Amino acid sequence: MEKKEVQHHRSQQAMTKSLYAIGMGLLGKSATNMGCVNTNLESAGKSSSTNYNRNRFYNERFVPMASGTVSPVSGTNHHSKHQQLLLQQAPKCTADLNDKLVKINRQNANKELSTMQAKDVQSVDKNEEALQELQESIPEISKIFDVHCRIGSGTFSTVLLGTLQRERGLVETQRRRFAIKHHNPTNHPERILRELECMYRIGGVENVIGINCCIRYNDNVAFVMPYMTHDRFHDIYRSLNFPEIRDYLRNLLIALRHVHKFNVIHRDVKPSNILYNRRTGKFLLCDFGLAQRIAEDGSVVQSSDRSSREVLSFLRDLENGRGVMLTDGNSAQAEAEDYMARRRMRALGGGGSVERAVTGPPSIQKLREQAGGHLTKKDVANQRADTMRLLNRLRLLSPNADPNNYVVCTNTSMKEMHASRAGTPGYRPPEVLLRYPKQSTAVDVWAAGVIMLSLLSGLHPFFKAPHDCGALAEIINLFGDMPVRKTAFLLDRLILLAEKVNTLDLRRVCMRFRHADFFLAPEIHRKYRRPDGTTEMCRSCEQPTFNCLCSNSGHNLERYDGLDIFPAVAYDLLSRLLEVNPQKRITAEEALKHPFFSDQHRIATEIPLHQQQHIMQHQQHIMQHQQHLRSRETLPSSAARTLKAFVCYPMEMTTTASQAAGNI
Ligand SMILES: Nc1ncnc2c1ncn2[C@@H]1O[C@H](COP(=O)(O)OP(=O)(O)OP(=O)(O)O)[C@@H](O)[C@H]1O
Repeated sequence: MEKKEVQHHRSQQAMTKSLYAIGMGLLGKSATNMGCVNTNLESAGKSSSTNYNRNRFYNERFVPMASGTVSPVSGTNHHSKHQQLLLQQAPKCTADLNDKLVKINRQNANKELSTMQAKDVQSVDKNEEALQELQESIPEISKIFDVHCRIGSGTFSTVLLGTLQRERGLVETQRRRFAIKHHNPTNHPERILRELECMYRIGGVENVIGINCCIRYNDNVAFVMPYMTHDRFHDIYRSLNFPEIRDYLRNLLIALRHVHKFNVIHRDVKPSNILYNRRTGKFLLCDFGLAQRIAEDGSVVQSSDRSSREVLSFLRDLENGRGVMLTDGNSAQAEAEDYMARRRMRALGGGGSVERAVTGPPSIQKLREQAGGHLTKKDVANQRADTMRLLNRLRLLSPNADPNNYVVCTNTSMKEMHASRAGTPGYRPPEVLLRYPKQSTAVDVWAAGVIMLSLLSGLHPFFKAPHDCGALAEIINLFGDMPVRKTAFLLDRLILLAEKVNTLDLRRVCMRFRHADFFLAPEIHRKYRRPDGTTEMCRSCEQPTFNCLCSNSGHNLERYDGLDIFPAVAYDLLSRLLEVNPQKRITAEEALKHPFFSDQHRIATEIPLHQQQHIMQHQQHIMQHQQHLRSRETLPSSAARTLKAFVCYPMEMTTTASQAAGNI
């Protein structure tokens, strides 16, 4: 597209957005304006507006709760009918009211329009700024590449899209595209070297991003990598279907298995460092800025520890590799061909899936019908309160906790607790939060578990504490205090905890968030209501007892059979990835052998999950029995004392066991 055309297109888009905003403004704000006429109208208008805003908030924030119940549109229709009724009741003030409405709506729409325009200008500015900065700091770049726009930016860099000037003659879709990562000049050179080394030595295969070339000019460095069109996790995580989630996790574990073979911890595994294209199914793990190499004794190899000879040899390797550089890069055409090849493979019965999330099997539809029905204002308020209670329970941090002093070292011979904390809040594992210095590749496996938790629960980010003490509290609130205390003990740590916290059942927690509309359906709540109108609550998880989320709950539970789209093995893998004890946590290689990734099992949505779990336990029992016949890596005795060992399932056994258990 010509530059003028692009601008035209952009301004058209802005216009459309603005018009949409005006429309929304007219719908959304009118209720508020009704309020200034008289007291009667005021209270009616207010309650109507509160109701509308509540529904809107409710629908936006907790989509699953509202699906099939109150739609924003129906809320608005109801609302405008209500307005009309009020207008008929007060004919005298109608003219005044209309004038006022029009005026205030115009003001509101103008405000929204100018905010949007300001945002648009801001993003154009940022784009221009990034392009200019790259060209000024590394002039070489503009001799080799046409740099088009900024595609992302993080704390340490700005990433821009570039195409080779020598390919200008090609059709636009055939030109190879590159992501140019311009490091902030304030980045420590060691960090840049470490990232470069990881990408160069490890990357380019097994779902790990590779590097085409590195350009340095004074204190500015840019990496050139193949560009990959990808989807924002935030936009897709709730709508990925089961095969897509399985593919996503399999790809992530393949990447981690590969990285870990080099004794390297990535340390920053999180959705924004994963490039995933839902259409083509392509997957790349990127951003090795925090990666660490682990020595034989488990200590971290600092770049400065390495002899200059080693660094020199790496740089020489890099120099020798020059000839093979710049051969990669995806063109739009290559991506389209990939997509077509994948479609063909699917048509022949192989490969993953790109279909959008299905509404669910008939059993779910039936449950949905049962759960549906009209929600009163009180129902909505109750549902919100229920969800807020659960979120508060998961995020609770005792007011007495001291964020700077919540863990102590029990080994008096060690004076200080020097442990790496590198990583992103919400993805740090217990051993990091417990300041354990000998960290391993298990750090990345935990982060993969947190991603799986978001995918299964439909809640992202799942953990969001602002500091490490809060993050450990969130882990305790989900997994209970005992597993964390035990792990702390094994790692020579003591955590200062005043209260006992029950372990929650991962499957029910995930289902509670993903299928909130069922768990909160008024019909179900009415079914369990006591004669005095109250509902019995579980003291531990603070949910109604029929929705209790505690593991080994003794309450009479509503089972929601046939509702879950994930098989029991999914939660088994989840619990192994999120094993609190790092020495007992599954490795990426072991995880890839887990039955979750075997195509032998079916999603048995028609079969009650407690039965699926029962069958799985039966399968595990048979496999554990067989386990004696096989040798496997022994866990440190301290870990083995408290936790069960993970069993790798051979394929043929899974089939035999499932046949024995009724072919699930
Ligand atoms: N090869 C690529 N193809 C397409 N987009 C990319 C590529 N590499 C990076 N990006 C985009 O740029 C963003 C920032 O990249 P990256 O995570 O490497 O930078 P960072 O400064 O280390 O970020 P952070 O501070 O979040 O860790 C990514 O989230 C992604 O959206």
